[in-house]
Amino acid sequence: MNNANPMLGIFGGTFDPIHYGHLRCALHVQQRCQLEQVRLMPCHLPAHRASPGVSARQRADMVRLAIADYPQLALEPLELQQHRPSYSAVSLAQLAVKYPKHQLVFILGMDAFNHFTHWHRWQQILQLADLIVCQRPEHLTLSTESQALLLQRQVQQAADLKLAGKGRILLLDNPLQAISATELRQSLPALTACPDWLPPAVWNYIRQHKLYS
Ligand SMILES: Nc1ncnc2c1ncn2[C@@H]1O[C@H](COP(=O)(O)OP(=O)(O)OP(=O)(O)O)[C@@H](O)[C@H]1O
Ligand SMILES: O=C(O)c1ccc[n+]([C@@H]2O[C@H](COP(=O)([O-])O)[C@@H](O)[C@H]2O)c1
Repeated sequence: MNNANPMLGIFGGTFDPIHYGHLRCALHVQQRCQLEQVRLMPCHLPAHRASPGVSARQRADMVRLAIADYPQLALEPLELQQHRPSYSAVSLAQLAVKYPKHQLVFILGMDAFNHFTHWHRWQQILQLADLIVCQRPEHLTLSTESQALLLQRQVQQAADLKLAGKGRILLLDNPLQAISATELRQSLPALTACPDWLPPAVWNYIRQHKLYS
């Protein structure tokens, strides 16, 4: 049985800052999997790492600037508006209420997926959404837990996500991009021109607000 609801991608991240690794993944997944839209959802208080030095509002501003030319992408402000740790299971339950006519698909990179079975209420996430996992250089080896999960739930192509039942996982053979926010944060203080990894509008915002200096 096919799920007739349009698919809505939710791409959660710290986006500290957003870079072309994120942007190209979002665009690739949207087109390849025929998602109605991909909504980029910056976390406010990450549940799993130290709070970023740059505020959630500024990280969201940079996401808005990065996606401005792409109507198929949008900012999802849900986690920004909440003063609680950003647990994806809780957010997806709220998004299911906010978007009742959509099939939710959570997008994540392979590094994040390799820790997925340690996330807060991860089984609940699979009752609420499908997963699309983007490959990422230096993170191409699957953990034992993620291999086990794929054995139970992997589908081979995007069209299979339309089959009834949530919690399917698509491991995408997307173009690899060796871009990381950690490396960007380390190199930004020494840079005097926009690096290849950043949309120029994001670079201008960083300079204007003296971020990562
Ligand atoms: N270059 C990339 N290729 C594929 N997925 C990526 C890439 N960069 C980030 N992602 C994915 O995007 C999501 C948000 O990532 P995040 O905002 O933490 O960026 P990051 O570059 O991993 O940052 P950091 O180095 O601070 O961890 C995660 O699911 C991550 O796996
Ligand atoms: O809910 C959790 O327990 C959980 C643990 C780790 C990461 N996440 C989410 O995964 C997304 C990517 O995280 P990150 O650290 O790579 O930016 C982001 O939306 C996080 O909120 C969620």
